[in-house]
Amino acid sequence: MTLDFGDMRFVKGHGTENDFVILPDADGRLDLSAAAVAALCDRRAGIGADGVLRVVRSKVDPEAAGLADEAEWFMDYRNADGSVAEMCGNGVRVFARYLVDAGLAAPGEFGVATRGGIKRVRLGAAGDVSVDMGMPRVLGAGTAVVGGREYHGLNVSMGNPHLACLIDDPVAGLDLTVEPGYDRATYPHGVNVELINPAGDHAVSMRVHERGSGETRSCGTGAVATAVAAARAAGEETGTWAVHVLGGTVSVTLDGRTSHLAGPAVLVASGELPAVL
Ligand SMILES: N[C@@H](CCC[C@H](N)C(=O)O)C(=O)O
Repeated sequence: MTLDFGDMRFVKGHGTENDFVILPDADGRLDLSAAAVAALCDRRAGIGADGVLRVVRSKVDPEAAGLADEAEWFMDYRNADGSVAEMCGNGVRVFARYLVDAGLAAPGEFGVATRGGIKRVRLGAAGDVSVDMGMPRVLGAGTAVVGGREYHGLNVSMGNPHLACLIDDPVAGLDLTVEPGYDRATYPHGVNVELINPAGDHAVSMRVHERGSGETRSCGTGAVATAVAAARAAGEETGTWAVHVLGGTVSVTLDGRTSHLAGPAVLVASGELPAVL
C-alpha cells in the first residue's frame, strides 16, 4: 500500500520517551487515515512513534469547533495502530512545546483543545511542561492478567480508560509484549494497563501497556492513574508522587480538586515526508 502525504512537514518529539510524530495541519486539510498513522508510527518502515499529534486550528475541526473560544489549537491524537484516543498526557505536553517553539503560542500558560476537553498547559523555565489533567474519576476495581498472573487494580478514567495495578512482583520482570487480559464488559473500548511497584516515599515505578500502542516507555494519563492508585493504597487523597517510568520520571500532584502532570517535553527532529510512503 502507498500513502500520499503530498510533501508535508513533520516534527518528532517525546515526553519521557513516549514519542510522537507531530503533523502541522493548521487549516485541517489533511485526511489522516488509520493506515497513514500506522505507516508513520512503524519503527522500521516509517518514522517510528507511539502516536501521532495532528496540530489543527480548533475552529476548522468539527470535533473541536465548540472549544475554539477557549483554545486556538486542537490536539488530534492517534495511537500507533491508527485508533483514536480521548486524551494523551505526554502528548499534550509535547504538543504545547511544539506550539511555542513554532511560534504558534506564546510561552506561559494556555489551553489546548483535546477530545477530553480543554487542558491548561504551562511551560516552565527549565524546559518542563506541566498540564492540568482534571479530576481523575475512580470507577471501581478491575483485574488484569499478565503472564498468566492476575493483578487487582483500580479502574480510573482520565478521559481515557486505565486499570492501575499496584503489585508485589517486580515490574522489571513482567512480559508486556502481549496485551494484558482484562474484563471486556468493563472496558468495551479497550484499556491502558499500568503495573506499579512502590519505590520509596511518594514514589513508584510504573510500566504500562497502552491501548493501541503496546508497551510504551511512559504514559502521562497512566502516570496520573498510577498516582491515584498509590494514594489510595497509602490512605491519602492529596500529595505529589514521582512516577518512574522506563523513559525517565514524571511528577503527579493530586490536590483533591484536580491533578497536575509535569515532566520534560522535547522536540528532537523535523523533516519532510516523501510524497508517498
Ligand atoms: N501515552 C498517552 C496515552 C495515549 C492514549 C492511550 N493509548 C489510549 O488509547 O487511551 C499519555 O501520555 O497519556
